Amino acid sequence: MVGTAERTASGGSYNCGLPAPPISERVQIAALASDMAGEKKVFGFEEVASHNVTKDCWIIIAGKVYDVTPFMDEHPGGDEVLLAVTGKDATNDFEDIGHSESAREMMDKYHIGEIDASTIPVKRTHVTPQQVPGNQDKGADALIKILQFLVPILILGLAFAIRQYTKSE
Ligand code: HEM
Repeated sequence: MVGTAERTASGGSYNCGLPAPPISERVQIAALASDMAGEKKVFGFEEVASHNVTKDCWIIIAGKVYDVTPFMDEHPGGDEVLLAVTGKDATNDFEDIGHSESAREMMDKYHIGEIDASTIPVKRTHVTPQQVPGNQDKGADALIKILQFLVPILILGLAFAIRQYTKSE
């Protein structure tokens, strides 16, 4: 799905008789047009996440949706990193790099809308499975305690027996 302005631009129906501009320019025109109209689209997370290939790549940074497709080849950090952050909130990844001011200014070109925050899946936190107190564990514990007590006694007994045996000889 694309924004209204983008739909018009990417539809190929340029009725002025001129050939359509390259896709990167079309995205910029679309972004500009929707900016001017003051209407940025609100996208659902699933929709944004579905644009996850080199030729169609959308990312989410700080609640905003960026179509970085025309930027894939130009990104100094490479296209793999951009692809790797599709389908998630890339804010931390973006900030961790420490992008420059000029990088941040560049972002406006690719801004196509906002993300509907309520559609972002909640982060799953790892919950350590509760240990169910089972009889098996209790039994193992008891056996270890018994062995801890018995083994030294057995060793002592054995030593004593050997001593008695060698003495009597
Ligand atoms: C629209 C979004 C983005 C734009 C416009 C952008 C732009 C840039 C620019 C201009 C640079 C050169 C260094 C600088 O000026 O800071 C850069 C480097 C880099 N970017 Fe991005 N970037 C974007 C998103 C991301 C994301 C989401 C990641 C994910 C981790 C990322 C990872 C990197 C990496 C690894 C470098 C190389 C840093 C280095 O070699 O020092 N970028 N980016």
